[in-house]
Amino acid sequence: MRGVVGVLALQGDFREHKEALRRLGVEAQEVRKREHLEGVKALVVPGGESTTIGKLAREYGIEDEVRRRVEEDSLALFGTCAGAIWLAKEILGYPEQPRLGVLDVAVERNAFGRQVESFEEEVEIKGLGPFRGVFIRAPAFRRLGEGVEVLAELGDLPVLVRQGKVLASAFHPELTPDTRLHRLFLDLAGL
Ligand SMILES: NC(=O)CC[C@H](N)C(=O)O
Repeated sequence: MRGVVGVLALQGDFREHKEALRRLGVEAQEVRKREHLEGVKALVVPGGESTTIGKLAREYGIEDEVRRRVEEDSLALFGTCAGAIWLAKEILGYPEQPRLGVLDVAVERNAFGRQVESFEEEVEIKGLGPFRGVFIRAPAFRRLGEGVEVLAELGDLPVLVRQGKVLASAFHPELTPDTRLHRLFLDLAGL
């Protein structure tokens, strides 16, 4: 499988996602410009800094194109951490932050406290079982729209959600050797 899966490579830990996909036999296309989306059916948006990712995606015309492709149902998305924030309809406290707005949730950035830089906690993923969740200044999903399914929670906060072919996690599966969540995403995308 080559070129069909893309990883948004503007900022953040896109290399780790490429590596996770490689372990599944997928050679992912780095998406740095709008043209790189051609032929891509599934796009992973990495963790990093959501303001930077959002600004660059807007500047390079990627935001519009990804939104259009998701709306015409020809592109599946998987956002992790900052990537998940970029997908959200609403970012609490940051109304001006550039975002895609295709996932009907409000996200809270740094939801586990600014003091908590990072922690690991096992989460139970619906259909997959226990999974090591690596949380780094992680967001949480608040106010979920009707079409949004919760696939994992930490305490009472949703940390993995799905809406159609859009998957979003507050934690970083790409920072573990476990590729099950990437596999689940490819299944969701029909790949
Ligand atoms: N690990 C991450 O991706 C952190 C996300 C970061 N806190 C943000 O709001 O952009």
